[in-house]
Formats: sequence, structure tokens, C-alpha cells
Amino acid sequence: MSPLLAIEQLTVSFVQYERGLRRREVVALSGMDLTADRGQVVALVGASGAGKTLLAHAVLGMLPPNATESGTIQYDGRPLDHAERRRLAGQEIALLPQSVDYLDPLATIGRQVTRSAQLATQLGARAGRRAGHRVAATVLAARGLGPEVLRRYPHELSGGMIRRVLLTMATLGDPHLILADEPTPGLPREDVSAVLQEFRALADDGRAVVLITHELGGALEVADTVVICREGRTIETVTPAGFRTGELRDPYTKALWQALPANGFAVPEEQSC
Ligand SMILES: Nc1ncnc2c1ncn2[C@@H]1O[C@H](COP(=O)(O)OP(=O)(O)OP(=O)(O)O)[C@@H](O)[C@H]1O
Ligand code: NI
Repeated sequence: MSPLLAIEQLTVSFVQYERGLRRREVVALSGMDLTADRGQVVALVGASGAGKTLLAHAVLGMLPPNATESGTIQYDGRPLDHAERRRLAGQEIALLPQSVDYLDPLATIGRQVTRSAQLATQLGARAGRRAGHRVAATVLAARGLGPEVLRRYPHELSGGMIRRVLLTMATLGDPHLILADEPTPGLPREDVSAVLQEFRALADDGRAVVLITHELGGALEVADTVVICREGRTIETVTPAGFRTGELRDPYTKALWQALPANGFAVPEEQSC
């Protein structure tokens, strides 16, 4: 059986016009490979600007109009064109967005989760309001958010609560593939582990999870494979066991591993200042 998501040699560039209307092409992704199958957590690890969010946005058909793409994105064995990506987005494929700006600052959490529940369960807007509201209350409660949260606006929630609301919304439609874009920054250490374990559980339930993160340590806790990217390309794909037994080929991957607290925080010479 083909893997649920198979990305090969994905490239993305942006056409920009400089002063004088000189056309310039900026290459943002130059060869990303990533495969994620049902039951797996695949961590996508790389520094800021490496291209992690762009990869997720490409899968969901969310790249801006000035982007051009090459390479292949296959879902369940078939190449995904733009229309198909948009059709699957929010249904079979869910994004847990990096930015909390995806929430509407002027609508209560209850309204937004209800709307997501209506969309996800394809209930009609009117007929579905009550049912949607019930579903919203239930799913939020399951993530430890009480009924009072329904009446609050996004700015009245802590960072950790917002993350839980986003996770709730992303998983409402019972997606087969979840792309989680930096779900843990700003969370206290114990919450980080809890969130990571939620992704593990979602994968153990048969979904595929792509976990985008800066933090190799967290990725190693829950991932089946770790894809290391740098400057727009995949440089290495390793299992957590491969890290421990030293099966690392690329110096950048080795440096990331050595910089973990348990390995002595060794910062490579070229990067120290
Ligand atoms: N719309 C755009 N136009 C031009 N360049 C873009 C656009 N969107 C992203 N980029 C560039 O593509 C590169 C990858 O960006 P991306 O947001 O995917 O990085 P990232 O790995 O998610 O970083 P972070 O960890 O900070 O979220 C960056 O150099 C960024 O400036
Ligand atoms: Ni990003």
C-alpha cells in the first residue's frame, strides 16, 4: 500500500518584482522529501526559515498566487492537484496552524469551534447550530477546557489554551493526516510533553501526523522518523534509534544531536560566538 503522504523533491519559488519592475525569482524550497504513513508521527525539524511551514501550506493548497511549485505531492498513492488539495484541506487533511492569527479575534471561541464542527460534520448552518454547539462543548471539555471558555474571545485565553482550541478545531473533522505546525512554543515543559503525547495518540489511532518543530528533543520523544531540513531541502531522514546509535550522515544533523542537553550542549565551533 502506498504511504498516505509522499512528498518528493518539492520546490517552491516566489516571483517578486523589485523597483523598476525587475522580475526576481526567490527559491524558498529546493528539494524537500517527506513520507508519512498511517500510524506514524513524522517530525519535520529545521531552523527558522528552513521551509517547514511552506511545505505544509503546499500540501493544503495554501501557497500564495505568486508561488510556483515543482516535484510531487502524492496522497494515498495519487498526485494531488490544487483543486484536490483544497477539497481535502479541513476534511481529510487538517492543519494545526503555527500562528494564532488563524482565530478570529472578534468571535467567541464557542462560535468558532461551533463553525468548525458544522463544517467538519457537514451539518447545515441553521440546523447544525445547536448540534454544533453541543459538539463544541464536548470536544473542548475533552481537552480540559470548561464551558466558560465557549463565551471567551481569543485574547482572553492563555497561549496553552489557544493551542488546545486550535488542536480541537483541527481534529474535529476526523482527519487522516494532521500537519501540526509548531504546536508547542511558549508552553510549559509539562504541557509540551502532554501535547506531544496527544500527537502520538492520534497516530496510534491510525492517522498520519507531521509534526513541525524547531526542537529535536521533543521530536525524538514521539516521532517514528525525523526529517531534517535546512535551507529549503531535506538533508537527512533518521529514526530516533538512528540518532542514538550514531547513524547520522550529515554534519548539521550531528550538530543538532550534540546540542541537546543530554549530549552536553556541544555547540559546533563554526556556530559559537
Ligand atoms: N510569500 C512568500 N514570499 C516570499 N518568500 C516567502 C514567502 N513565504 C515564505 N517565504 C520564504 O520561504 C522561506 C521558508 O519559510 P517558512 O515559513 O516555510 O519557514 P519555517 O521553516 O516555517 O520557519 P519558522 O520556523 O520560523 O516558522 C523563508 O526564507 C521565507 O522568507
Ligand atoms: Ni514556520
